[in-house]
Amino acid sequence: MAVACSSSWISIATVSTVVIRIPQHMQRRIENAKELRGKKKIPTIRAGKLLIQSKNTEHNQSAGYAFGKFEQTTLSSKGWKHNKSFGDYFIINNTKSVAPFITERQQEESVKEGKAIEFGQLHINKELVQTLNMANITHPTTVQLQTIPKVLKGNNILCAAETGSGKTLSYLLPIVHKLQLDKSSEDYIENTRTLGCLIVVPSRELAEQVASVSRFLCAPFHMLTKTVGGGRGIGPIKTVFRKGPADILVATPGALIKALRRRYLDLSTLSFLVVDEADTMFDPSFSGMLESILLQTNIARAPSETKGPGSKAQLLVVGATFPGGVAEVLAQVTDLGSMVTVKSKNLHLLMPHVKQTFLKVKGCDKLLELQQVLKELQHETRGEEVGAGVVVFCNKASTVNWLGYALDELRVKHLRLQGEMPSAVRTGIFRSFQKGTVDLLICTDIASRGLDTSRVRLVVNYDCPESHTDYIHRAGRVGRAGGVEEGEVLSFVTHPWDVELVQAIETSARRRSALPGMKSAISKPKAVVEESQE
Ligand SMILES: Nc1ncnc2c1ncn2[C@@H]1O[C@H](COP(=O)(O)OP(=O)(O)OP(=O)(O)O)[C@@H](O)[C@H]1O
Repeated sequence: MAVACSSSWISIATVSTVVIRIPQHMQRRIENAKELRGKKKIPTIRAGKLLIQSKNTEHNQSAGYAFGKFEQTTLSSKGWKHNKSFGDYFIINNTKSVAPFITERQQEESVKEGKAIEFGQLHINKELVQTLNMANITHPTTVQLQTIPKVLKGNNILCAAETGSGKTLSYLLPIVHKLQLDKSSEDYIENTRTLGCLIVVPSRELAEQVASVSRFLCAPFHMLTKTVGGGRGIGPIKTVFRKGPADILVATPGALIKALRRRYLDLSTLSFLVVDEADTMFDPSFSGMLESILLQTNIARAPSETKGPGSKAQLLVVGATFPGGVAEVLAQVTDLGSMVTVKSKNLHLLMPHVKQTFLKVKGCDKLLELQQVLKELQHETRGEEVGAGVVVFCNKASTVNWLGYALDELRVKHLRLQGEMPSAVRTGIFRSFQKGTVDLLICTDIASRGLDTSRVRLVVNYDCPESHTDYIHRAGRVGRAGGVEEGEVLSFVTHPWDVELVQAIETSARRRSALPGMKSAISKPKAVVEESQE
């Protein structure tokens, strides 16, 4: 091989070609390196649908290809810490049209053929089943199939299943069933209502939501559901308890602790204690209060202790993500070995039925992008009565306010929900969004936990979430059981510190593995683990 070199300052007449000779062994090394580089380029495209669709088509990946555990992945978001990457994007396409928590037997064909399991087959009170049917809920989801029989048996339960999979009914149905059984038993003394079930949730909005499901289920049995939430001083809390106990109380931890300190209620009569949205409840901001609530409850150590005179409470811990430390707190109040774990196969995986787009965009362009997306969605859903709901998540209350003012200027109708709002203003906002009075909700993560957003078609992460857990919960506001189909998530990626999270999400999508750092700590105790069958 010869390399010719010329310099302009040498006059043409005097030019003699300079020849550089490369030794043969070096030539061989260059050839080898080229060959190796070619081999490392993994063919990730096959016939069929794309799983990852990237601006740079070289990074596309077919749905039929999955990276191995130790195989190095090529990432579309690899260079996203660099300023040059603005405008870049990649899409994780949905590979399924039906959510994995809708059992095969629940799907249309099975229903038509009469093969689908119905709620009636789970030995639940007939009136309860009829009430559900009135709401067009006829066939249990996977988590309901797994959990209901175990709660009926009297087990303490850790229930870990994806967002929107119907966890609320999976604990409320058997609880209402058992409470109404107690009320109809011979031992029951009329007009002696005692608190039978306490459900602890992290926000007032969620308390209202769970309570409304409970009221709906309890209606045929004349059972009373009450809620108690904080933010409005002790007066409203006192009022809740003044007229005597409810059968089911849904409470936020702060308000509940205040009520317990003033002895407005007694947890010794409880038959059920439910901790919903476990990841937030075991978070340091709530865990102290939760520990105190758990310690004041007589929790059963075996199903036999939940029956007969002097019976103790069944403990149900429910969530879509589980942080570390759950086992340590629970070990103080119950025998972890006696807890049954219902764990969904898809726990901590990205939702395969929801399209998720990541766009690298400058901070100053985010508003324009959002406006564009809203316009497109409005155009697509024109004339449709449902499915135009959009939730936009920001990381801070101040961003929610700023974005709200900007949208006001653009005459875009919306609602705002953030934790720093005075409670009087906050009341009813989420419900009016749920009802469809307004289609756009701008909020912080307080709306990402547990709130049922069945009419939402699009979630926008205006700010990239700060953790994988937040991403899973935010994205989980679409693709819910009984909700709008073809839900989508759009995330704006702006800062270099957002990129690591995006790369982790992209890697787990390409590998089809759980998000890193989210291995559920619930497997630590010697619990009976039963993976749901799908
Ligand atoms: N068997 C069912 N068939 C149809 N729809 C259902 C069924 N079970 C629950 N749903 C509906 O699914 C939606 C989501 O249920 P739910 O809020 O209980 O989910 P979740 O698992 O608690 O979600 P998250 O993790 O976000 O709290 C609700 O609108 C509920 O009415």
